[in-house]
Amino acid sequence: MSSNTSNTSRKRSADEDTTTQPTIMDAFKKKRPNGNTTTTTTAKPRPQQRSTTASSSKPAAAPDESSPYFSKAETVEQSTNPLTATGTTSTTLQIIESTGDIFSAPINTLLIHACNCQASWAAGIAKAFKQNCPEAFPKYAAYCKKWTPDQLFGTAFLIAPSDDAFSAATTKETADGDDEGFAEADDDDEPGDPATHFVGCLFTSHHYGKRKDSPTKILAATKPAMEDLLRKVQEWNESVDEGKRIKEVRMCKINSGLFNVPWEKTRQVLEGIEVGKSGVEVVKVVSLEE
Ligand SMILES: Nc1ncnc2c1ncn2[C@@H]1O[C@H](COP(=O)(O)OP(=O)(O)OC[C@H]2O[C@H](OP(=O)(O)O)[C@H](O)[C@@H]2O)[C@@H](O)[C@H]1O
Repeated sequence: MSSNTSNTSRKRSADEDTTTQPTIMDAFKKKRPNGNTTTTTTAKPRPQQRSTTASSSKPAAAPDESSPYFSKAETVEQSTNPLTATGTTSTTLQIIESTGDIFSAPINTLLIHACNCQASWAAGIAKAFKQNCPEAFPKYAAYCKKWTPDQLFGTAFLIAPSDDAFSAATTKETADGDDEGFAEADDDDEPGDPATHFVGCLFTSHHYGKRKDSPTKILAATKPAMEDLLRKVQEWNESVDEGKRIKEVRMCKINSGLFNVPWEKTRQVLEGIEVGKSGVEVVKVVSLEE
């Protein structure tokens, strides 16, 4: 039986929680969308800290031994989980490269790309995200407008599929005769409807085009932005039922196109990121055939 048919746990959408309106107190706390404080001054109120970030008062959850999303390097079974597919004991992110269409991913896959902080997806793969994940762009644009570029820079935004997309996917799985339902989506590699993909926006440059940040600044923002996204993935997966969890993570060769940063430099940064409690050990980097 599909586990999402009896969803009684707290429901929320990733973008909903992360776009909480700032309060007057936040202006004093100078919070950023990643929950950290900043020393820069701005007239715009700072974002509210999320209650479930690692830096919150909530005690850090111990790894759930029964969950396939947390590291259990000693077990063999986890090698079937795309989040932990290599079965090694590395505590930092593993990058696995392949060629293909990033949007041709199974349902419940998180697709990551690098973004400017100006609410623009006008070119490069961002334009393809706008076309393939039409529900995501307005959420990204609205989110950008709530914060200043300085606040967004070095943070991430996680956009979840709509409840309608989840429902439609569940219905389709059932109609296709998949008794395991949506929750077992990670067991096959069938492409899911792009509406069922999560979108991860890494704010690695303030601007685009000629005003884009230098490679040094973009690389400096990439690590905290990815760490912020991993925290948000963890929070999401801990707060929803099995059927809505992120089960695989894919990205393009972020920063390497219009942002003009050599891919190997970005890859090096990503490979230095601690997996932590996010459960995400493997990121599949999918690029178009040469
Ligand atoms: N359709 C497609 N399918 C698959 N892979 C595709 C693709 N199109 C390009 N790639 C590859 O994807 C990687 C990243 O290359 P990109 O140039 O996209 O991104 P970037 O991270 O360097 O820079 C971000 C800024 O580009 C955007 O456009 P705007 O300024 O907003 O208009 C953002 O919003 C930012 O500002 C490179 O390997 C490209 O070969």
